[in-house]
Parts: sequence; C-alpha cells; structure tokens
Amino acid sequence: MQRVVARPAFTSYFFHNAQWRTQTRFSAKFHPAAPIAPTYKPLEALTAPRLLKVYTQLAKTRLTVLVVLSAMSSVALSPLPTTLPVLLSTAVGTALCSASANTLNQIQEVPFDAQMARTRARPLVRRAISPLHATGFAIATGIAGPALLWTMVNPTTACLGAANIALYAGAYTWMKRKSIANTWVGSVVGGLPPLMGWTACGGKLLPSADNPIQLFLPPFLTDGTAPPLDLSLIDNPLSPFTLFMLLYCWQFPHFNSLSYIVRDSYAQAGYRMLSVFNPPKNALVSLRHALLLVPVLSIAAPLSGLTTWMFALTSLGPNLICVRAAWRFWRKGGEKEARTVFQHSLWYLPVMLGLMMFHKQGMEWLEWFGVTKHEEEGKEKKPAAVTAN
Ligand SMILES: CC(C)=CCC/C(C)=C/CC/C(C)=C/COP(=O)(O)OP(=O)(O)O
Repeated sequence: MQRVVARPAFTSYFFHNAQWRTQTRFSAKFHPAAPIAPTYKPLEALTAPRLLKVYTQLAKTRLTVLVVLSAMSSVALSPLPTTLPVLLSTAVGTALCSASANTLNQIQEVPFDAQMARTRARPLVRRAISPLHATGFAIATGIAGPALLWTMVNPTTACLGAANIALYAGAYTWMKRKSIANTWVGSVVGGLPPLMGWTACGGKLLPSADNPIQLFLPPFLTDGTAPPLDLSLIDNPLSPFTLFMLLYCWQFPHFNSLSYIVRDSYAQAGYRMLSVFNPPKNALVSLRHALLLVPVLSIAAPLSGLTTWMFALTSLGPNLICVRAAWRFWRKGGEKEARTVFQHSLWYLPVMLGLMMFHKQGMEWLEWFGVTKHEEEGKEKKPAAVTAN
C-alpha cells in the first residue's frame, strides 16, 4: 500500500502559528500518554500587552532608538530653525521606517536567526507572531513612516526614509548571505538617518550655486578679511556629509568587533562576514575606519561650521582611545581586544555627539542658560567663512 505523506501547504508558512496550535491539540487528544519534551513550551496567547512587546521586538527597539537619536542629533546640530511638529514628526516617522526595515529583515532571516544564540529568541523564531502578521506590521509601518515624513516634514526626508528601508531590508539583508561587502552597505544604512535629520530642517545635501560649500578656516588661518556670516542662514552641504561620515565610519569598529566575537554563529548560520573569512582583514578594516574618524571630527566638523575649532582638540582624546583599542585588535586579533573595541564603540557616539553639541558653532551655552547676557549686535563675534568653488 502506498503511504501518503502529507506535505504542508505553501500558505501554512504564513499561518504556521494556527497550524501548530491545531497539531498540539490533536496530539494531546489522541496520544494522552505521549511524554512531553521538557523543552516544550505552549504558544503564548497574543494578548494586547504581549502584542505590543512583540512589535517592539520586531522593530528592534534599542537599534531604532539609536537611529532616531542619530537623526535628532542632526536636527540639534543644524543651524536652520525647526518647529516642534516637524521635530516630532521626524522622530516618529524615522522610528516607523526603522521598525518596518527591521521587521522585513527578521521575516527573511528566521532560519538563520534560529541558529544563533544571540537571535534565537526573536519573535518570529519562537513563533510568538506569524510571518503574515509580521508582514502586515512591516507594511503598515513602512507606509505610515514615509507618509508622515512626506506630509509633515518634506518629500526629501520621506524619500530618504523609504530608500533606507529598501537598502536595509532589500540589499543589505540579501547581501549578508552573498558577499562580505554587506558591511559596507550596512554602514550606508546607518549613515542615512543623520541626513534625514538634516533635510528635515530644510537643509540641502548637495552643493549648488545658491548653496555652495563653505569652509570655516581656523582663526589662525583667516586674515580677518572674510565677511562674518549669519550662522542662522548657513546650510553648508559639508555638514550633513560630516555627520554621515561619522555614523558610517563608526559602524566598522562597532560591527567588526561584534562580528568577530560572534563569528562562530555567523559561520554556522551561513552569513558571509569578513570576521569569518578573514579575521586579520576584519580587524584592519575596523582600524582604518577608527583612524578615518580622526580627520572627520577634527577637520571636517569644524571646517564645515558644525562645531568650533575647539572641538578639533576635545574630540582627539576619545578618538585616540578608540584608535588605540582598534590598533590592539589589529595587532593581537584576540577576543579580549575585540570586546574592548566593542565596548568603546558603545560610549563613543553619545560622547562625540554630546561634545559636538557642546562646541556647536554659534551656540553660547552660558547665554542659553541665562548665566551671561547676549552681546550687543555690533560687538558680536561671528566666525568668517570662505566659499569653496
Ligand atoms: C530610517 C531607517 C529605515 C533606518 C534603518 C536603520 C537601520 C535598520 C540600521 C541598521 C544598521 C545595520 C547594518 C544593522 C545590522 O543589522 P543585522 O541584520 O546585521 O543585525 P542582526 O544580526 O542583529 O539581525
């Protein structure tokens, strides 16, 4: 007699939670004596608080908060004025875009996430939500995010948000299993939110005749002939580029060190990571970008007018601590060294962005806190800038 093996229908992939619940009831009814595996856990009913928790896990809340903060720090550093509704819409719109991108990423990575200790407890892996439901969440947030940015902020910011969803959930997620170049694409994804913050304030990303690149030379290089500029009118394309480079370069020491620590699980899950294929090169790439952060912060940031030239000096300390850790990681290549680089990368961004705020060009903190009075118009010291043609 031919045995008929029941194959799960294609749609069962999308409805698998319901399917497994039925099978569990069936087996309990017809095999009451069957031993229950000690690791067995019945599926949790999706109550409203649990659903909210699952949504936050799909959105990778901690990463999304970091993404929103990086966009907001750009808003804070921009010399262009903004309004509270624009500020709130940028934050919520960016968070929705990030939630969508992260959910789409997890939907595609269930079989791989299931093999890594770090990602094994993710909601789709532990079947806390069905892929169909997660897809609905990704579509809803993926439409709401850009729509909110388009209507309340501006089309450029909305397009950047939508493009970043495609870049992360499409190109990067696919490349993780195809090419070690995925990290470079992932770093662009991380670098785009500050550009969204910049454009949200009405800033331009590309130079034009109306919006040329301005260079704020250090005081000892200006002869005092350049006319002082009204800081509130400066929209220098070099500024968003600097913020993009900060986030782009930071990701290499951060990600390459983490990826070295978890390289065994990446190898097991089949991800193509430099830390798996070429650990020395992985550490070298991390060092290269840690070094690149020095001119980005000590030259590009003050030269663009984002910060004063004092920042060139104060940023040197944190930068050198990170370069030293990345250097040791490259020379010794051990797990201890990788952990040090990773730990440094955690405080690096808040410290640097905080310092940038402290040294923001044109920002008089003592005046802002009401400790000193505003200088008279005529006596006001304004930095001079030259236009790069
Ligand atoms: C506005 C907008 C759409 C922003 C998106 C921001 C975003 C999702 C940044 C993530 C950057 C990145 C490469 C993370 C690693 O993902 P991974 O898949 O390697 O992480 P995993 O191994 O933990 O899944």
